[in-house]
Amino acid sequence: MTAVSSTRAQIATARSVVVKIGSSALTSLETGLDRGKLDALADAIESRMRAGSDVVVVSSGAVGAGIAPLGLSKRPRDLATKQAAASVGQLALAHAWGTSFARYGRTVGQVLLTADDIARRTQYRNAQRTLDRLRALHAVAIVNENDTVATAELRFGDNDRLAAMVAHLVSADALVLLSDVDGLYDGDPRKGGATLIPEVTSPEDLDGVVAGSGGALGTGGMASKLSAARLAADSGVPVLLAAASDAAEALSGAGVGTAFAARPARLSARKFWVRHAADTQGVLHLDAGAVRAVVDRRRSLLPAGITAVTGRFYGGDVVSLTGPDGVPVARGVVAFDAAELDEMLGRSTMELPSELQRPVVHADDLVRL
Ligand SMILES: Nc1ncnc2c1ncn2[C@@H]1O[C@H](COP(=O)(O)OP(=O)(O)O)[C@@H](O)[C@H]1O
Ligand SMILES: N[C@@H](CCC(=O)OP(=O)(O)O)C(=O)O
Repeated sequence: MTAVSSTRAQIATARSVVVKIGSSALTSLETGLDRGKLDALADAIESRMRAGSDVVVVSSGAVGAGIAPLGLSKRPRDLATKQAAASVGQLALAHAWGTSFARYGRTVGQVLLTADDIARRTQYRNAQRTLDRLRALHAVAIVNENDTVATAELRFGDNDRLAAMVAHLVSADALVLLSDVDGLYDGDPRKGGATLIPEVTSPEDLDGVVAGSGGALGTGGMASKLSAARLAADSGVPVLLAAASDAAEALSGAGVGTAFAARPARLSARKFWVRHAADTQGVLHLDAGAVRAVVDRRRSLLPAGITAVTGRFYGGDVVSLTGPDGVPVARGVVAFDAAELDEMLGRSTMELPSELQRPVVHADDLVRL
């Protein structure tokens, strides 16, 4: 089997799939939510579920669905109007998904997340439990960013990134991004002369590719899809980027669009969280020997190699590890409070009282950057 077909085969047979649907595939400026398109997507998702897969839906479209009912003529630019449109549109969106899946006797549950929710371990675990229980109860989770309370500073940025995060949250085996474009082109297809890239197996496949902005309703355009696809694929989840109008084929044979091959070694959900989702609460400054131990030899971090500590953090928080030049080299879950570490810096483990004789960051909780 070639690399090309093996990625598509992995996506076609994935046991657990996150399907992200962009605003442009569900809504239009003039008429709002397109129920016909939404029904066709629900048909494709239901048939994948009947074939034995678990599916979590990340649905954009709240802002898009709120524009027409509020009498607005274009996608709002200011935060307050966007949030007002999202509050109107999210209600319509969730209701439409509920009605559409009810045709199959399938129940849906709405899950609205902010970036802050998944930056904190307890909330991350809560979201994980909710999604897991919905799956166990055979309901479809319809996830979106909680736009009405997300502030400019605390946003996922776009739902492509949210979908990549959710794929890890639910330990999905594949991520399918459905949009109004049928895949990744080497340039903006609206400008003409662009060629479809069927497969991305290495960073070189992206040399010279220009990922442009989106349509009137989309948020991040192709640039955000590309960065989310790479985020997921680099941490072990294969990705298919396809047109929502091809959803039936995308979710059965995965024979359309652009497939992104996953790096073979999958990052665990915990390490993914440490690396991409968690907020860091402080910094551990390492000497050159400690950098070598942690980065090259993949060892746990011991107090002897720490020269200074900044920030107020507690055991269990995520901290950044920097080298002597101040450049971050890793992130990890620290085992001690900042105040405890102050007393331990530079001391060999054997000199410390027995209750402090453990790594400051265990290798299992450490992610190299
Ligand atoms: N290199 C590219 N390949 C494919 N599409 C591109 C590219 N550059 C820009 N685009 C545009 O990105 C759009 C999709 O992004 P966006 O509107 O944000 O979609 P969504 O609402 O699905 O998130 C497409 O309609 C396409 O015109
Ligand atoms: N949360 C927003 C969508 C944000 C977003 O990323 O949109 P899109 O680029 O269409 O996937 C909404 O529901 O309108």
